[in-house]
Amino acid sequence: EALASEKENPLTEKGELPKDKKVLIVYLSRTKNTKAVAEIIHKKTGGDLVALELKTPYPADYKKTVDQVARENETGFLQPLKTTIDSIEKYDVVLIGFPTWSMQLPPPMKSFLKQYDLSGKTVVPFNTNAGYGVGSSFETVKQLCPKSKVLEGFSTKGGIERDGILFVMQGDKEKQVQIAVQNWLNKIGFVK
Ligand SMILES: Cc1cc2nc3c(=O)[nH]c(=O)nc-3n(C[C@H](O)[C@H](O)[C@H](O)COP(=O)(O)O)c2cc1C
Repeated sequence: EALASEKENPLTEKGELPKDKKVLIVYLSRTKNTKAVAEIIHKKTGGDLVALELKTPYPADYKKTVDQVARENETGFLQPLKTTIDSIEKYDVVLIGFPTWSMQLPPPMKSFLKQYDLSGKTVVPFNTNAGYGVGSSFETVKQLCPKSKVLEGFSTKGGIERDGILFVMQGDKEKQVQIAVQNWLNKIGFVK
């Protein structure tokens, strides 16, 4: 079975990420859980690591942020990004990390995927959430990257800001996520 999936995935032809593949990791993170997962992934894949930021950041207040996100989801309005990626063409693999927001892909990541053309590239989503899962976010990534090869994503429980639980990626949880990330990367072909 491992062999069958290796054949389907061009990245695994040699059982490792070919050295000439250029990797970009773009992540959105408010309370740094997704950032911590991005850093764990980055240690294993290398490449460029970029935080996705808006020109006008969301409010510090959680409730105000939830309300703003709800409005943006309703209207489809996408805030302009502060982050710019220098020549996206040069990357073969783009990993995109984000929290679940209102059971959806957060508007800034929708903005990123609409702004940058990832056609022909391998796209790999990863996520943290408060325990309710990825919602529609991975599906939306596929919809917004119709000409990309979207690989199986990774998701783990992060904080619960609503209940005042912010950063959790430390101690045993951090170790557990390091192992889970390694297993997932092996499964999708990023073996080093
Ligand atoms: C505006 C907003 C909406 C959220 N909506 C959800 C949700 O629908 N489901 C869920 O499981 N977690 C939800 N969360 C919790 C985050 O997904 C979770 O805390 C995540 O780990 C935060 O990642 P970060 O530390 O990288 O910002 C929401 C958080 C925010 C700020």
